[in-house]
Amino acid sequence: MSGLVIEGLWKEYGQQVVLENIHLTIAPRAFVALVGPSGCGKTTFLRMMLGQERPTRGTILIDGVPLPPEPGPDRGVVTQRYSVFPHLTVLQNVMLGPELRASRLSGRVWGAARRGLADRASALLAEVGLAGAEHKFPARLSGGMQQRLALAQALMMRPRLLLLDEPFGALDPGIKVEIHALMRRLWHEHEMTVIMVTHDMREAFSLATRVIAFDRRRNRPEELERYGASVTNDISIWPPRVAGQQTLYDADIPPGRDDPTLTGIATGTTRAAQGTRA
Ligand SMILES: Nc1ncnc2c1ncn2[C@@H]1O[C@H](COP(=O)(O)OP(=O)(O)OP(=O)(O)O)[C@@H](O)[C@H]1O
Repeated sequence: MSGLVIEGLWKEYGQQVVLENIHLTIAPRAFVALVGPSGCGKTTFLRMMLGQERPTRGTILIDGVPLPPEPGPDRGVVTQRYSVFPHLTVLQNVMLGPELRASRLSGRVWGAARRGLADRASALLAEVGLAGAEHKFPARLSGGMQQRLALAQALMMRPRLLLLDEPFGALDPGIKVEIHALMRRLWHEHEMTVIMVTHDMREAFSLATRVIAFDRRRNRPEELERYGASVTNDISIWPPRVAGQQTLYDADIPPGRDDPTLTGIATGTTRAAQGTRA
């Protein structure tokens, strides 16, 4: 479970300013959906939270402590593709993280410790709906099942912060509804804060406690490199969703519903709110 405080965060690549002066306070157990046009820096932001990229300026505090500069087991990640290892079985994929961690300290995991790990991995696989698939290879799983596996793999490390980069972007709409229900349950049941990048507004509004939009305030061609994106919308979902307290309101938005808020965010026409809410 982790609260984040992001202060004066900038990211530049050479002459190109990607993110500009981001200030955010994210409450422990929040589920933040991060939206914005292609190329505005959403993945770059996630990579900084993960420790794969360093900010050019600014600070990121996790539970009041500066974020370690390298990826660690307290932060899990699931991407749209390639989150799982194709040459390992489903069970081996889920056991790999803790095994690698243990092997760095004490050699391979054997005996009772290994059985304990296998039991925990199997329980997690059952939780994500993959009981019975333990000995299959990922290539034999559907796209939805592979993403369930990727979630189990990330959760096995008991992350305080789970970072999702368009994890369900490649899935069919019917499969998405099922995996959204799973994602919602996992968020309720595991003590973690979630930040999810998505292009799907319905997904953002049906899962998140808060939807944050990044965009550039200056978009003329000659300004593209000089100014980065910052927070342009910050919307807390109402009525609030509370981790651990599932309600009827948590049900999925039925496909096809036209909600003016969704199109407003996509086109940047909703009222901008300032960004330090829970
Ligand atoms: N390692 C890098 N070196 C140089 N430029 C980079 C690097 N990583 C990202 N960028 C640039 O930073 C900008 C933001 O990229 P990023 O992938 O974060 O955007 P995004 O909002 O996630 O886009 P999309 O929605 O299309 O995935 C892009 O212009 C990209 O070319």
